[in-house]
Amino acid sequence: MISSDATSDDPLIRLNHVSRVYPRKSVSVIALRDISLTIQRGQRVAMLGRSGSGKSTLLNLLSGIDRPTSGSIIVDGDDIAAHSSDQLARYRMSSVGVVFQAFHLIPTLTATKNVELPFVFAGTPRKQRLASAMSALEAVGLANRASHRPSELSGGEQQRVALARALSHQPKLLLADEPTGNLDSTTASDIIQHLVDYSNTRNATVVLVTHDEKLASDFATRTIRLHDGHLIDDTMGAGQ
Ligand SMILES: Nc1ncnc2c1ncn2[C@@H]1O[C@H](COP(=O)(O)OP(=O)(O)OP(=O)(O)O)[C@@H](O)[C@H]1O
Repeated sequence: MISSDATSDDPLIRLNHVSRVYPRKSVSVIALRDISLTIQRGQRVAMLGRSGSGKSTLLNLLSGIDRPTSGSIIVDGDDIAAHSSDQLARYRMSSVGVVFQAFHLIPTLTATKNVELPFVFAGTPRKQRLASAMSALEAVGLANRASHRPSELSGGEQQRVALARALSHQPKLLLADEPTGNLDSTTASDIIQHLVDYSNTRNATVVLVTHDEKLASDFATRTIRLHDGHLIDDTMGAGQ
């Protein structure tokens, strides 16, 4: 088992001895075991590992929707593991974007309204949230489909809307959990290219969970592997 602590010029994230145990009456599940890891600003990290190895658990900790059982998670100098619920909500709203395999769009809302939704929750004035939503849709090449509902869009287009929603507040950290799992290979490459472009343009960190080795090597500047909650491999290089 390895503990990765690559020295960094400009770290965004430092995980120090992070574990996550799901307590159960009969037997507790140890989903992550003593993970230490430093991730740079602008780095594109592919996370691989068999089903149940702890990938989603780690993404949930990074996105602030879950907390570690022990250890610290320093993002931009703040230990988010020690944040209050309000602080975590603010962190998620300002610093993180998340995309999933299932696009999680609201079927009754247009593309624009779906992208606007986080701004509605944040209390952003209408004009400003519309402008942000339109510019995010433009960035993923969907300005001309702004008034369409999800059922009127292809799977790849729906994922681009979900991506626009995740990127509309220009987060420094984008987390993608198998975002191309429901897409054909050409459409998947298109989505991956959007992730790469966003990272390059904003010097944003992207962490991508995938089972696809080829996709991982096209995308990543760094590849990490989990096995049974352990970090077992950490390789720099590759990517565009
Ligand atoms: N809420 C929970 N309660 C109990 N155990 C859980 C919970 N969530 C996840 N686990 C367990 O933690 C371990 C890691 O799960 P996780 O979902 O992180 O794996 P994964 O690598 O993302 O898997 P997959 O590739 O199938 O999505 C698994 O053994 C899983 O059963």
